[in-house]
Amino acid sequence: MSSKILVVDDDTSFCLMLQTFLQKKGFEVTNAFTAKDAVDIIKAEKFDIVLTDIRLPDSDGLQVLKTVKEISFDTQVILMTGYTDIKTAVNSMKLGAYDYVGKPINPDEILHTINAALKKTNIQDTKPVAPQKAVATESVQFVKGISNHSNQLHEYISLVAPTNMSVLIIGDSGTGKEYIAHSIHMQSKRHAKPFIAVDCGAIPKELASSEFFGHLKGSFTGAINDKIGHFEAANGGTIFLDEVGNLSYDVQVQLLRALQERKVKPIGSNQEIKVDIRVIAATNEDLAEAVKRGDFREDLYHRLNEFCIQVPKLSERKNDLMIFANHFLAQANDDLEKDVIGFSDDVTDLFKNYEWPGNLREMKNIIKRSVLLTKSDYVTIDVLPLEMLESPEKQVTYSLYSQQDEETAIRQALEKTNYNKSKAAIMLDIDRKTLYNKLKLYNIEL
Ligand SMILES: Nc1ncnc2c1ncn2[C@@H]1O[C@H](COP(=O)(O)OP(=O)(O)OP(=O)(O)O)[C@@H](O)[C@H]1O
Repeated sequence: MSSKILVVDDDTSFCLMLQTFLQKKGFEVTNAFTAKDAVDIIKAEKFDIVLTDIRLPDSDGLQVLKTVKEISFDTQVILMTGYTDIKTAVNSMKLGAYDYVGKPINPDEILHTINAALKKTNIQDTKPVAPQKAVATESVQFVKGISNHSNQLHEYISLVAPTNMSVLIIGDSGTGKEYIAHSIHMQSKRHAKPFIAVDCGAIPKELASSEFFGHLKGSFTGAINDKIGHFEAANGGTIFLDEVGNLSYDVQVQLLRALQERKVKPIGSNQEIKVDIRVIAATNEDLAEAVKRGDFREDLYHRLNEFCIQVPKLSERKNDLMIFANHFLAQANDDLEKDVIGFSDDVTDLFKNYEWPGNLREMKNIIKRSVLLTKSDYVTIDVLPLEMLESPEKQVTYSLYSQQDEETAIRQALEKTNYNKSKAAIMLDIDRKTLYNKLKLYNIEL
């Protein structure tokens, strides 16, 4: 049976183009042009994938995402976004989005993302319902880095890993918190047992007990099979609670009880199951502040925070930056069966000055997209998203107002952008017309 995809975008011709392309690839595709239409369709029919624009005329893609996750938890949602919305896209991952892809959409890239999302859906469909995301440990390649931040990070990981202490990992989205949690698990005595990652932000409140503790068939409407909860699935191993700050107060109470008593009771069962698990939690918000506000239980906070690891932003790991970039390049080459050798000098410069709001995840996505678009041996600046040139630091470096020698600044910007005037104008923080006038003024011929 072909997989079902709902495409939500107010650009009707784009929707039709994508529909035709995906139908040719064997998918069953439905289009919706507003958030309201999308929600009506989702309520009436189950889809494997929902592909939605972030900006919609009557609402936004995040609203569509929330509705999908409430109605059909295992439907995977992919957001389509311009790079100006990259922060929203990054946040969407916390709400349970599978991934986001940058606009303009590249057909091969979207197809690749859809197929990867479908694999995840298929894994979750296995009966009896298995908890999501039991990571295939052998396939994970952990890059360590060489910066001072990395050295300290890895010292902490190797010190805490062999213990049974609970660890709280704090860091911005995409900084590698789950990777760190996994690395702790792999360096512990529990490494041969399961590592179960639970995205607490993506679990609807009503389903949380069943997700964590499991249920028996028939114990509530919709419980069509026995379900093993995450705690039972992680028995003997490690449970990773991602975005733990998003748990509702009621679920926090249940979780604390399970952690203290080391027993869980599936919904509809009279029998308690003993569990032996280590907990690693992650958050990108200030949990101590949430405790002060009364949004997060203090007793649970202390139970989770026996040891705390702060993960730096990618922009603070300058010495690691190109190590990660080369790692993601090798991964993209493997995935896309390409042989791109490296990055041109101006791309390397740009990477070092860019802010990376989505951290490692953003870097991985941008490099993969660039590898796909690259026709030569090296990734050059013209295959990067234009908006990367707009990063504030870049503007400081190249802005004409901060340069003594305006003519040199213009020449450098032109050189760095391969004489692309639009990109050079963005780099210089002036409009194209002003750039043309200045080219005339300084007699710069292209
Ligand atoms: N040390 C590392 N080595 C190689 N790849 C890494 C490393 N850390 C992170 N990554 C890559 O970066 C991506 C983001 O990492 P991860 O999912 O662990 O971040 P996160 O902080 O848990 O994100 P979120 O807060 O959104 O859940 C991963 O897909 C992984 O491929």
